[in-house]
Amino acid sequence: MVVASVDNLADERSKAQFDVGAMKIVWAGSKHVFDVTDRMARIVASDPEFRKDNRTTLGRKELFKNTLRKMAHVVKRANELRLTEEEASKLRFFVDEPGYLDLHWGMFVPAIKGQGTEEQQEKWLPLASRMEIIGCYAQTELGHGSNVQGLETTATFDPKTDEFIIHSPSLTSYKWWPGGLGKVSTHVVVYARLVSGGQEHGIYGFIVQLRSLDDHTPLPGIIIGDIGTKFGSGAYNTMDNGFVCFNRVRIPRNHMLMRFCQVTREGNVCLSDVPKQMVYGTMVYVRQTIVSDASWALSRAVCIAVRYSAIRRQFGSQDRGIETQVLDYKTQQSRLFPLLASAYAFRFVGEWLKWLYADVTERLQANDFSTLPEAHACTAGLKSLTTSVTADAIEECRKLCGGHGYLCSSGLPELFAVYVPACTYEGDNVVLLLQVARFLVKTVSRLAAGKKPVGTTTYMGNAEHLMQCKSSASSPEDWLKPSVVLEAFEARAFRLAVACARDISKFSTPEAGFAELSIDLVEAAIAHCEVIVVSRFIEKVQQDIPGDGVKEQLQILCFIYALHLIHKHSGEFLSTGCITPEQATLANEQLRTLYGQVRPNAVSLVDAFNYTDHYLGSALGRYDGNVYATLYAQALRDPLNDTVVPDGYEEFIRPVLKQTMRLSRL
Ligand SMILES: CCCCCCCC/C=C\CCCCCCCCCCCCCCCC(=O)SCCNC(=O)CCNC(=O)[C@H](O)C(C)(C)COP(=O)(O)OP(=O)(O)OC[C@H]1O[C@@H](n2cnc3c(N)ncnc32)[C@H](O)[C@@H]1OP(=O)(O)O
Ligand SMILES: Cc1cc2nc3c(=O)[nH]c(=O)nc-3n(C[C@H](O)[C@H](O)[C@H](O)COP(=O)(O)OP(=O)(O)OC[C@H]3O[C@@H](n4cnc5c(N)ncnc54)[C@H](O)[C@@H]3O)c2cc1C
Repeated sequence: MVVASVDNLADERSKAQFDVGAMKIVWAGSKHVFDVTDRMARIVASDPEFRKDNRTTLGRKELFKNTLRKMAHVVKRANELRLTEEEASKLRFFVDEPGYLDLHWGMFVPAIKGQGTEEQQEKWLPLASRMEIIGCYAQTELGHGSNVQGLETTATFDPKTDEFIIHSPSLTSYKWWPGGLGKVSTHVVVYARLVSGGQEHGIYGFIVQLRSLDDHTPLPGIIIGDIGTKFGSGAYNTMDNGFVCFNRVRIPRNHMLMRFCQVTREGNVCLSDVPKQMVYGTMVYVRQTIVSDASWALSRAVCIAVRYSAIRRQFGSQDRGIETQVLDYKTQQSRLFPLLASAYAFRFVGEWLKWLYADVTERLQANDFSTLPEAHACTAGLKSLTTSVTADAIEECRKLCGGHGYLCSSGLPELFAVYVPACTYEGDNVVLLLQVARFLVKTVSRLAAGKKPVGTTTYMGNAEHLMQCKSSASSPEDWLKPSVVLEAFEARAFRLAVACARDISKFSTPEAGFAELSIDLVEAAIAHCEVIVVSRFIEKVQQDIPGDGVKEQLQILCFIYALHLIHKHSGEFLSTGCITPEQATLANEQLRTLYGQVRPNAVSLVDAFNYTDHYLGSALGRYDGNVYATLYAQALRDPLNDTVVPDGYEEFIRPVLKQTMRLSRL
């Protein structure tokens, strides 16, 4: 049965004022990436092995085994189709469930590439690429995650045997959380305190074999398992996040990743002439990928909420006629369109961050470490900002879909459950913002010493102007001027950073000031990250963008992104004196106008994400808009509807009814 609602989306698509095909290319990044992505998404969607509509009804063991089957199928298809790395990772992406392949390819391999010597790479990378071994990344412990320098696991060099002894000295030192560790990985990069000659030398990575390559049993001295069921049904429970305890496990000396620090046969520790933070390199790499992933998760939730809001009708009719599409309500628009704009903003900043990461990697290879602090601040800050916004946005999209958003068949509960840990893994978001703040305070104090800021802090070089400027906006239209918008964002961020730096200096030590002012520091860090996102978006829409009306739509979204932030943080913009209350009102007025301009294009703007119904996994977000019939069909497929009279009737319903009947007769 196809109901009238389907016409709504066709109507919506006919109203689009831009070339959706051209926007799809802009979203993908290039025609080549679009083609690869589109092809891989379709391969996954049409393969019954990748079915996922039963995921929330499976128990933990079935769910995990189901994921093992899918991951094996990914590897099989990648080999059969002779996929390139780019194609294989897209194929795996559209399978859309966390699995050990992510940690193997996303962290184990990069850790060896980044921290292994050439010799070590030659030994381990072919084994890993052919998947003759499966690896994971074990940094976090039961007692310590954020504080990497506080890790307790030891790697003690024994010069008698030329081995390291990997040991977990306490319960709190058990590795705890690594994905793929619990049940699958044969090998791991373990982060441990290097001890040689009775002295500690800091935290480094060591490759340890965990399980037999013959029968998968743990090797002697290794106690290993899964850490237990996690938040939400389905969701991250497809992954075997694990624990491991090492009881004096011996590994050859050359299993220490020795690119930045070598331990000789005699046990001498030789540090390379590079910053010690290079050991944190894998985290920088992964944080950068997490920013790109944020735009995928956010756009997916927004796609569901926009399409459903165009289908859903409530109130507004006289005489029981046709009701109003909820997408027409200004309140719905004011909650949804900033999220749509944020999805585009995060997509563009994610692309830029990829470029920044490639640039810093090239420099590091040439022994130029000058941009490392900025790369760390950008990846940490943007990881934090984009994942926090996305997690909140998925929940907002659920609310925007009313009651049906709470059904698993909407796709939103599982998306939320699988996404929220992104605010924690790869660095807790607050801890990471404090790293950005540290970088900003340093930048401000260097300004005072006459040092010119570079990269994303270049704007701070305009210090005198930014401290004094008053916004020139005197009409709603003025808020469509990139220079007016940027100045407000830069002035707010700079004034917040300067205030923090000034206030810290009033404390007895910088550490005491930093600790006491950490709430303000986090706000300053967010403001700086928002400068980065807004300025990258503005830069993007100032480029030549092919396709009828595409640039105009992106401009509208860019200003929605910026102006909704001015509204959200109006307290900061006003208290720092960057804008006046009247100017804030003008910005809001412009925002309302922009919502009206997005409205006819909203459905086409989410079509431009080019998501298959398989990937969306949502009755509410279907491309054809056939929402109600799908909800009904999926309800009928629920295991509870397998029988008309439920299991348990005889035991638990009939006795209650009888008892009630007896009571009513009394
Ligand atoms: C056969 C063919 C088959 C083919 C099939 C193919 C299929 C393909 C399949 C898949 C492809 C998949 C690709 C996947 C892509 C990726 C996916 C990834 C999946 C993600 C899943 C989730 C994984 C999660 C993993 C984890 O969580 S790992 C653990 C992460 N842990 C943390 O993040 C801990 C956070 N804490 C810290 O980082 C640090 O402790 C700290 C908070 C930064 C503090 O550091 P420290 O104690 O050193 O203190 P400070 O004194 O504050 O800092 C000292 C100075 O160091 C600077 N600093 C700090 N960090 C860094 C850094 N990272 N880089 C550079 N500099 C850094 C800091 O700024 C200080 O500098 P200073 O100048 O001020 O002194
Ligand atoms: C799904 C998932 C997958 C993971 N996968 C892996 C993996 O593959 N490998 C791996 O090694 N780890 C993994 N982890 C662990 C993850 O990296 C850590 O949980 C994360 O780094 C946060 O550390 P924590 O748990 O110690 O949090 P904590 O640091 O204990 O945080 C608790 C609270 O304290 C606050 N806090 C902590 N320090 C400060 C501070 N200095 N100032 C202010 N507030 C502070 C935090 O903001 C937070 O609110 C995974 C975690 C999850 C949830």
